[in-house]
Amino acid sequence: MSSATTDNQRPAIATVDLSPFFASEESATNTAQERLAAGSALVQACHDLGFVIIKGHGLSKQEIDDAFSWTTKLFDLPFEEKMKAPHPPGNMPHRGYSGIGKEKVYSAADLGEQTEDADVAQQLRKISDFKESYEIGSEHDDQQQNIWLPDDVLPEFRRSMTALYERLADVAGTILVAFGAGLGCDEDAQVALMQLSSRRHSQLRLLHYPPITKHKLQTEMFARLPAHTDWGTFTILLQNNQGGLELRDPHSGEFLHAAPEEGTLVLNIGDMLQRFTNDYFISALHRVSVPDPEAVPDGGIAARYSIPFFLAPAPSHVISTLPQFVTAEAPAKYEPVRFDEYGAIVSKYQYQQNEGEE
Ligand SMILES: O=C(O)CCC(=O)C(=O)O
Ligand SMILES: [Fe+2]
Repeated sequence: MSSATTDNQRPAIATVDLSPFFASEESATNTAQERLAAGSALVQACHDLGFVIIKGHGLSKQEIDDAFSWTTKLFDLPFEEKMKAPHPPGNMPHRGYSGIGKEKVYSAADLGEQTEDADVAQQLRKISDFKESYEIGSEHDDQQQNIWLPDDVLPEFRRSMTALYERLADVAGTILVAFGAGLGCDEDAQVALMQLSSRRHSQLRLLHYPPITKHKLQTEMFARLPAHTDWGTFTILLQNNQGGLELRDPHSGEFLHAAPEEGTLVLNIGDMLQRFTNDYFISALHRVSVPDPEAVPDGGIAARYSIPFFLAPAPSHVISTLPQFVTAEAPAKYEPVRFDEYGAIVSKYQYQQNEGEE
């Protein structure tokens, strides 16, 4: 498994402290200068790698602990209970519970005698993700309705997750303000930037990657989450102390480990912000890897829990590149695109891939 390195002057993932944007009014000792410095560091990190570790994001330890405690309680439920809020077939609405890749875990023997790399790669693509997830949107979303468990299955879950959605939407909104400061947006650019965020159309996901024994790792094929980009504006993610999240350094092509750091968020740029900035920001390819079995302790690998929040524009919003990023040296790379049309193409492709696995 690759890990973050600082060799060859390539930075490991930068940590940026955004507290100048989150400090409460009364205690605000921060100056415009401090905001500018923090916003600029954020912008630089998203230019370098498209990934950044955020501290000073305003979420308390208690809030983060509570979010994971609900996530654990949810996935600890028996499968039949979780299936009382099933994700419907297809990708709309993208809400509710999806089980572990229908246990479509392929054993090494399934790969047969094939030795050609291409054949093996083809087979590996058939390995489904060993994870379960629960998708949540805004209660005010006019296009997709939430799918909740009956309240007696997990009392207070709905209320807590609705509050978490709203809280993370606040945090993401403030981070967008920090981007505006760092990019030096004029009034028009600021308006366009803020339109990349729709409080009603973003998405919260709870994720559980179950533990895997060393023996299973040695004898079967597992994937946790294959490499992909996120297609919204940006994603902020909480992760427990079990690593595995990796992003591809676009300069070296190597995957770097986004090692968990208590109390921090991981932020990654999505395709919309990449288009908005004409590739000045990178929508980095990322994945959750399974380590080499031989490097795993006898106890196997522990469960990973993560909580991404995908900030997104309204479905009908048309995303155009900001003029300040189009120059003679950097001609426009992207046509304006409607967010729901873009999403339909990307998610259809993902869905077909899944169907192909059946
Ligand atoms: O579990 C993780 O850390 C990654 C999740 C992710 O990339 C996604 O859900 O898009
Ligand atoms: Fe992702």
